[in-house]
Amino acid sequence: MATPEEKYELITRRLQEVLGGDSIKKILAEEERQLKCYWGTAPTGRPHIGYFVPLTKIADFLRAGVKVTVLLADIHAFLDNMKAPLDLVKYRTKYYEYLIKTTLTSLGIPITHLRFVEGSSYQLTPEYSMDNYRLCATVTEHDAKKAGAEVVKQVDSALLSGLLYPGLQALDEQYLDVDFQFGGVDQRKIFTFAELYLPKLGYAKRAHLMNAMVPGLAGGKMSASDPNSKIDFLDAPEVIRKKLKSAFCEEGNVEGNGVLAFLEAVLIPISQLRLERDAGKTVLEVGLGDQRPFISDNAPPGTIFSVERDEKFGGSTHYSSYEEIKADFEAKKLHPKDLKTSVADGIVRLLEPIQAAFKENEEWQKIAALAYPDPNAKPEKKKKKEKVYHPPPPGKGKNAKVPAAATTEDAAAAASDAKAHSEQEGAKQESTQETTTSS
Ligand SMILES: N[C@@H](Cc1ccc(O)cc1)C(=O)O
Repeated sequence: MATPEEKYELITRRLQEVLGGDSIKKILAEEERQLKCYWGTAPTGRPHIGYFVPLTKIADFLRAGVKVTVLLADIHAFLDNMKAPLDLVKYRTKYYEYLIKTTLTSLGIPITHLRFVEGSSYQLTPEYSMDNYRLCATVTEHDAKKAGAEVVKQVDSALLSGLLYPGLQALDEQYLDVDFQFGGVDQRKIFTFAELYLPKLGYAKRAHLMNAMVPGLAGGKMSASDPNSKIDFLDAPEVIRKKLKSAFCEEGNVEGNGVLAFLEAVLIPISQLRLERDAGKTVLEVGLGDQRPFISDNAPPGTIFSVERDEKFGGSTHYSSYEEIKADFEAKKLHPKDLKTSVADGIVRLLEPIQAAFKENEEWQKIAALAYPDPNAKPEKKKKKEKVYHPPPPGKGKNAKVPAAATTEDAAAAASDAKAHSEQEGAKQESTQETTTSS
């Protein structure tokens, strides 16, 4: 059995930041009860392989005996500028659930030890709603805006829903009954917001654990708008290899190198989890699969990553730490092409069991099609809009040829009709302008 110190080390290793670590240490030391945490994800776009980072951390938590809840934050996905429209959100939630469960299983992490909760299952209760209103009467607009700045999509005419988002995330800590919340360091402002405001409602302040963000393959942030910078869980092997080929990875340059960053953040930790399992160093019996995807069969013990290379190019190199790989790359002993090939191989092998599960699961495939309808699919043909003809103003169009209006009253009526019409048009134009600038 691991000591409280060992458990704390396992829980916090490889994280970028920990807030409130002492409260975690205290619970571990007292050993009166199990630690409880949650990780939330809003089912918006299709998840990319950066998700391996939180998922491998979840493995650490479970191994340290922490009770883990995964929150599928469906209402948040809608609140964030309707990234998931209401008619799609239930499918996306299901898609995320399939994907997360399959990925964890493929890593050998038993999902029986995890609790999955959908946000809407408790966020619509009277108690939660009332707490939301209490929070709204406590939080300033300024603080709500600031808290969401790195998570909620920032637009010109910001919607009220985006201001509610951080408050609801804070309340989730109370309603999911946890000791700490885990998330990317992009959640930091929401986390500190929760630390400030939960006590004002009479609830406990929670600890917060944050992992670093994985940069995209193009260097910089993994961007949703640049499909080449990130790899989808269901990308075919040839697509993965192509994306890696075009990744930014300059010989000898370890700065802004998305390939090295991915290796460090994902492949190495997964390899390490497997090695630890093999060495019997687990608290919880994590039954990782038997394959060792990034290590050659003939590699010496202790190898964490193999770069396979033809004998004529110097043969394979077997590394026992990320630092060695980085040093070799910097010293130009490891060529970008070899690094890219071995990382691509690693990703392909990592995704193999997940893609196989998708191919076997018709229900999941149906959900995927409903959750992410093809944006290029031709919309059903719309009926032609009937044209509405308005009478031209007096003196214009064919009226011009008609001599003076029969009566002055007629003329006045026609004139005021025309005015009303042109005012309406003006108003319409203004409102379209408004929607274009805000979107
Ligand atoms: N804010 C998280 C999602 C989330 C939503 C609600 C929570 O309680 C926790 C996390 C994200 O950016 O994906």
